[in-house]
Amino acid sequence: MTEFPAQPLSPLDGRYRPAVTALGEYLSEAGLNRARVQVEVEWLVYLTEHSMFGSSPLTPAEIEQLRALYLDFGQADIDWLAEKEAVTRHDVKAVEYLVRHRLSELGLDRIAELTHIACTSEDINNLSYALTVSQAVRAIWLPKLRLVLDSLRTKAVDFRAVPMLARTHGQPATPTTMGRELAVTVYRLERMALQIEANEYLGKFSGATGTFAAHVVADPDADWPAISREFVEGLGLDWNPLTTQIESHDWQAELYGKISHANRVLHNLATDMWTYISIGYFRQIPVAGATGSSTMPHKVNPIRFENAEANLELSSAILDSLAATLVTSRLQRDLTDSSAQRNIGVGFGHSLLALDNILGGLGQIDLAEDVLAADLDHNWEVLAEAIQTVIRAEVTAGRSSIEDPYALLKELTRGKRLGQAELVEFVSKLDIGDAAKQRLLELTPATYLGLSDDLVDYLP
Ligand SMILES: O=C(O)C[C@H](Nc1ncnc2c1ncn2[C@@H]1O[C@H](COP(=O)(O)O)[C@@H](O)[C@H]1O)C(=O)O
Repeated sequence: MTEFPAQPLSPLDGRYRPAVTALGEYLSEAGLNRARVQVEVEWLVYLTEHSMFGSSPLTPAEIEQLRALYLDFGQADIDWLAEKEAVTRHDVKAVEYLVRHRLSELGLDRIAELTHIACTSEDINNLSYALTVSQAVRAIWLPKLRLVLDSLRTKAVDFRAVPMLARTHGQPATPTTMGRELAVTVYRLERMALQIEANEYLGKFSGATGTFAAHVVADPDADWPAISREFVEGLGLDWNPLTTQIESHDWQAELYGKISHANRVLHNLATDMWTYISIGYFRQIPVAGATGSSTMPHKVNPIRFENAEANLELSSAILDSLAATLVTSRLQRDLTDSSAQRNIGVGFGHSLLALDNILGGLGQIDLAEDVLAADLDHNWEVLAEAIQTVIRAEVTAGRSSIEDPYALLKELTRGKRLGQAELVEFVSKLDIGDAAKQRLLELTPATYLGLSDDLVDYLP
């Protein structure tokens, strides 16, 4: 028997790879290492620019060559780091050696000892995670969410006036429009997108236990908190002055909580779309050459929305776990956060995959207006609410003396199917003002829509 070839265990690295590849630039181990190199290099640039510890500024050409280490970071560097870590057994130490190696190549050995000076691994790691996660959110996840929102918004506007029976508790209820229902989801997700965009990305840079101890003993005259702040903010991050060895990870808990919340709204969308398809409100556009069931040839299955549902659940499980566990660390640190954070990309990957599938699913459906209209026409009893409310208004205005209008309509409609003829007969006999009666006689389930169409204008 031949040896089975080594395989990726995660479907994100297998069948779904094309949908999530873009995240790898930021949330893979190599992406993290590139960011670590960036932080180490920028710390060297900062120290020399400010002539710290008696150093002198590098020339622009030297800075450019040094920065090329992370700007041109590639497979050779990935391999170099893997080999070095096999020896150091410490991933950040391996990065430090890579930077020192580059300094040596550039003839800059005189500043070699400034590499990683006064830093603990977490000083490099926390800034690297803040950089890579913020980039993944801004460059990959949010733009994909925006594509879903664009597609949903188009449908919300296109279908804003298409009447649809509502189903509270799964039972026929006061009608709405398909567009308005989709607009509810767009409105929710737009708010969340803004909150996710506004998330803070905090960084600490204060040494082994967050006290600047090594810094102060090496240079007692420097204003280390100010230097730390300038360095962290220079990377485009928010400075955290008060931490243990590790950045406290509250920004991560906040961000993952928001993404997980958005996942759940998207999950609600996926299951509602599945249900609308199941009751015939949306027709699926068959994909040429594709098969629904392996044995039932007639079928077109809503697999895009089903895939999204599963992956949103997985994403939220991972992101919720990260949000819950990252905010605790025993005493000044334990290494559990380091292990947990290696899965950030998995959490984002399942969500990105789900967004991709929702986008695909939305692109493969047509609204079956005839089915929606027929459903409304089979459920005239939903006008009971309209009738009892109008009678109560008429009683209050002194134009009717009907007692307990609600009970009257309940007697007529509860648990029953009523047709147009029965309702017209009932309304015709009502003791109410002529204008109100006319309004009710003209009402149909398809026109009992309130302000559904207009409400779509509240979309941001
Ligand atoms: O600046 C420091 O390093 C401070 C030091 N703590 C550490 N801080 C950050 N990383 C550390 C720490 N210890 C180990 N490692 C390295 O973490 C890696 C763990 O590997 P894995 O279990 O695969 O996630 C693996 O690469 C480990 O070598 C402390 O003692 O306070």
